[in-house]
Amino acid sequence: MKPIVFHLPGDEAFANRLVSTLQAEPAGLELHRFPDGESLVRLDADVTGRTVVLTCSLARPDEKTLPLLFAADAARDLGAAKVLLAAPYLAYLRQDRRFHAGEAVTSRSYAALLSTAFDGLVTADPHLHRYHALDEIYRIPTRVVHTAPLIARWVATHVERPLLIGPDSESEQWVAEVAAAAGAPWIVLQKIRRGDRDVEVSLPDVSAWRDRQPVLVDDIVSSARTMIQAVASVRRVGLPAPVCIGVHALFAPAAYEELLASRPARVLTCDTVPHASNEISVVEPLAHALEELMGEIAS
Ligand SMILES: O=P(O)(O)OC[C@H]1O[C@H](OP(=O)(O)OP(=O)(O)O)[C@H](O)[C@@H]1O
Repeated sequence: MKPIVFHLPGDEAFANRLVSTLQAEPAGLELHRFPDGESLVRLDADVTGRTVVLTCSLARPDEKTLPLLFAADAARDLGAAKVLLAAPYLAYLRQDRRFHAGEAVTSRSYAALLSTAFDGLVTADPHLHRYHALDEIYRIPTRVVHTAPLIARWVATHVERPLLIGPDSESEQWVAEVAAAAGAPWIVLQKIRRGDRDVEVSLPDVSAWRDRQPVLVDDIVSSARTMIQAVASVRRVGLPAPVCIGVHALFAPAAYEELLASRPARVLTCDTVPHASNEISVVEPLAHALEELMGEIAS
């Protein structure tokens, strides 16, 4: 039987494309906010014995997670056979250790919370820095979509003589994968973060790449300080204005406008978080990952 796909408000476009790729059954999820700030979730379909997929991009997770957990619990309570989460952006992975005494390791707490509510999870390029795989913290089956081949295809078809640039050493493996698939050279910058909005990056010697079009690639663009500083460094050494590609368009208030004001050649992102800059779609590989996961869970 086809899965039933529900989505949280804001994720209509992604959910519609997921439904048509999966040839699944769409259904309504009503979210009501009471005057006291509490929320009520209502599933507008008979889920008895069915596989339910809840679609939710988890940018701004604090306001979405509780309704999401309520919806998952309601689906189970109403007799769903399995309840899966399709979260093209998965939140709370950056706090992957206790950076200061007394801090919560929210990556672990959040994974524990979602693992109790869902039978499985699919996502795209989770921010795995000090973890190597989601199963280090998630106790449910997971599938990960890699955007590198999609980004490489975009670069190969839109940019002549590209030079792929990662903004920090952490991005090396990933930028190298995009570059290899696009048949282009790559370098990484050195980044020092001093605060949420205080970032400094420095460039290696780029004299060999003066005839190339720089393409900055990063997974998360949040305050956009990393991208803005990288654009400035690239321009400072006399390279052409770079194309900026981000996977997850988190964009804090004003960050997108500030990034555009730094005069990059252009800015584009994947559709893991709905945003005006979305240009590369992860829907197809995410739908395939979901099909694989459903097969694994059913067997
Ligand atoms: O748009 P911004 O606010 O600059 O954030 C984006 C950066 O943050 C993330 O890195 P991470 O948090 O793992 O490392 P960092 O703290 O060293 O940047 C991500 O990989 C980007 O490089």
